[in-house]
Amino acid sequence: MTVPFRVGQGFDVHALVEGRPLILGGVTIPHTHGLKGHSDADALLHAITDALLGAAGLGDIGRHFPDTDPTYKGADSRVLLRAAYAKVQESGWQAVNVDATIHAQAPKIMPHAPAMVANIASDLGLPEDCVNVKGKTNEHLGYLGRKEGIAATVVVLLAKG
Ligand SMILES: Nc1ccn([C@@H]2O[C@H](COP(=O)(O)O)[C@@H](O)[C@H]2O)c(=O)n1
Ligand SMILES: C[C@@]1(CO)OP(=O)(O)OP(=O)(O)OC[C@H]1O
Repeated sequence: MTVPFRVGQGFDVHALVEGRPLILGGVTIPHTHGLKGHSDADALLHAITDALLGAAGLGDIGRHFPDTDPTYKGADSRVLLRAAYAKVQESGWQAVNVDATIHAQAPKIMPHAPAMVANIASDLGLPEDCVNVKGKTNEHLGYLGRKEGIAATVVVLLAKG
């Protein structure tokens, strides 16, 4: 049976360190710490990329953009997102909507959410009302609550064609 819809979920987390910019959803957010990674460490865009690839049955971000490949050192995760989505589209799927949560004890996410939504909608060719970004603290619990990192969780829906 051919089903015309697919759901995908994504998760990513990166450590917060001094001396790095904090980039989420392609937006540079003023903060004391930034995210550590091989690329620009944009946990939100990585989780979206994984959700899209997962829904299409195309594996994960590390399979397509290995963190052992110097090509991706310092990479702009918007470039990776667009490249991954091109592969998803080539396999016959289109994104319908994206819903994301950034898990960050600090800083406040919501003031920056509209700019993130604009970037993601542009990269996926979606209307902005089909992309949603939310912020949550971790109520001071665990590694996220201690501000040791920032995580993102995402669900996407794909439609055939
Ligand atoms: N990093 C964050 C965390 C939260 N928000 C906003 O605050 C609301 C309440 O968060 P709780 O974790 O206390 O439930 C949340 O709904 C967001 O609107 C934020 O902007 N940035
Ligand atoms: C994006 C890639 C590639 O530069 O590296 P990181 O920035 O470390 O991010 P991660 O979410 O750990 O995994 C995907 C990697 O392959």
